[in-house]
Amino acid sequence: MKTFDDLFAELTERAATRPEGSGTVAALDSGVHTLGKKIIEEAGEVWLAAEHESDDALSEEISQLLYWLQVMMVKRGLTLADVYRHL
Ligand SMILES: N=c1c2ncn([C@@H]3O[C@H](COP(=O)(O)OP(=O)(O)OP(=O)(O)O)[C@@H](O)[C@H]3O)c2ncn1[C@@H]1O[C@H](COP(=O)(O)O)[C@@H](O)[C@H]1O
Repeated sequence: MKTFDDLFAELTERAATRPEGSGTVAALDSGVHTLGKKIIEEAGEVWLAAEHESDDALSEEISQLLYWLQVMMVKRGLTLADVYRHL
């Protein structure tokens, strides 16, 4: 099973190697403003799923929110340590 740290390493590698067809590369190229809007959208989907959907559907929405937060971290050049030190 992939962990939060595993995904972050994968996205960091995508940003460095920019493989053809990577959605992450396209997302990074879309810019901070677009990424911010995507995070708001995904957060809203988490809220709605928590109110109205199954545990599995909620889990999927949360995973997508975590993905988009990580894309924003990579875009801004943050490391996991930058975030973890605030936990
Ligand atoms: N975990 C994810 C992940 N979670 C969410 N997403 C993206 O976020 C979107 C969220 O889906 P929604 O249903 O909310 O949105 P949608 O309407 O289908 O899509 P949009 O039209 O809004 O783009 C998905 O369509 C994906 O584009 C992800 N994209 C990639 N990953 C993982 O990231 C890694 C790198 O992926 P690539 O860069 O594509 O190789 C791989 O391990 C992937 O599994």
